[in-house]
Amino acid sequence: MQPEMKPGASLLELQSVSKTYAAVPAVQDVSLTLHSGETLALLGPSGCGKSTLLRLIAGLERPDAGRVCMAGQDVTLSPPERRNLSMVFQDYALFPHLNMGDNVAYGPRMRGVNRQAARATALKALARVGLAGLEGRRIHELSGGQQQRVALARALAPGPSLLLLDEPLSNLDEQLRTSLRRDLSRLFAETRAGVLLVTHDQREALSLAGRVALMRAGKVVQTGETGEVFRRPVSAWAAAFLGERNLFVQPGGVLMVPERAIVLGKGEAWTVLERVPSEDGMRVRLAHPLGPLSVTLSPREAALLTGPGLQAEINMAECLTLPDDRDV
Ligand SMILES: Nc1ncnc2c1ncn2[C@@H]1O[C@H](COP(=O)(O)OP(=O)(O)OP(=O)(O)O)[C@@H](O)[C@H]1O
Repeated sequence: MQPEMKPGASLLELQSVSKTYAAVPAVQDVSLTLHSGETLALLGPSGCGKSTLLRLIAGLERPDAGRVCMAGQDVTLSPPERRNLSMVFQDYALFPHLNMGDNVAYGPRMRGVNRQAARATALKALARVGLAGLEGRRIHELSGGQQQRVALARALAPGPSLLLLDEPLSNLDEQLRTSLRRDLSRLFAETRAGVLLVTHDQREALSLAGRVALMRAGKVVQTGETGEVFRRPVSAWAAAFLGERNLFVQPGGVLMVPERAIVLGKGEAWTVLERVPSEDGMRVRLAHPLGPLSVTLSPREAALLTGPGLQAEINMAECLTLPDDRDV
């Protein structure tokens, strides 16, 4: 029996959840909500508690304190199979002795669906991830990217209301990651399930998630709409983690100068200290009075950089002053 959805209830609600291993407080007082059809990225550095939080939601671990609710029902003590969710593990955790089709049919079979219907469901799920016609393949005959897709198809096949993904693209090379990111984005848009995605990769969060929860040392330090979190980090630590390069310590806090605040071709010319080619053009560092100022140039802007200096002006209205919490 799956829990009935209470009208107006969130798909998932964490209420002050904590989990400590020996002396390590892996998750501390975390509260979060997720709605159907929404994708939330749990973003944070290695060891901050992302996987532990996912395992608490999946029911693979029990919290020391707090509650996990799904569809308005308390599932804190319910086993994983009572939670109507699917999880894709970092290493995919496919069954090596089963072929692709049987891997994907496994979930529906466990739910009591007959063999024929489970097979039909599996074929449909494999088609959704672009693997139609390959169901007879053995797991060891698949590439990393194909294994990732099978794991995804297996998670989708039972039609879960919640999909949990732990670093889904981390074992793949850069090129494959980019193309799979696109596929995931399409799949997430198609599904009515809520998606919770664990990642330490800012680009993954930006391209896949509508909302982000930023974690640090077991705690959620910021949640919000993805663009908003990246535009307005709550602190210098958050800004640095989200990729901001221009953070200058000043008497009242840390001044964040985002790329959008740097106007090229206006004001004084600052000496170029360093030029580093990057995937999106070139990154230069300027000898600015605030400190070394990092600026990303498009290929065209980079081509115009012929002299020893670059004219740049900072639009202070686009800058933020943030509390410095980087050493706490
Ligand atoms: N079973 C366990 N026993 C003891 N300590 C654990 C256990 N699982 C996790 N931890 C510790 O809890 C903290 C959080 O770990 P967790 O794996 O949740 O972090 P993470 O953010 O997912 O990291 P990563 O991105 O590296 O996977 C770490 O300090 C880790 O060493």
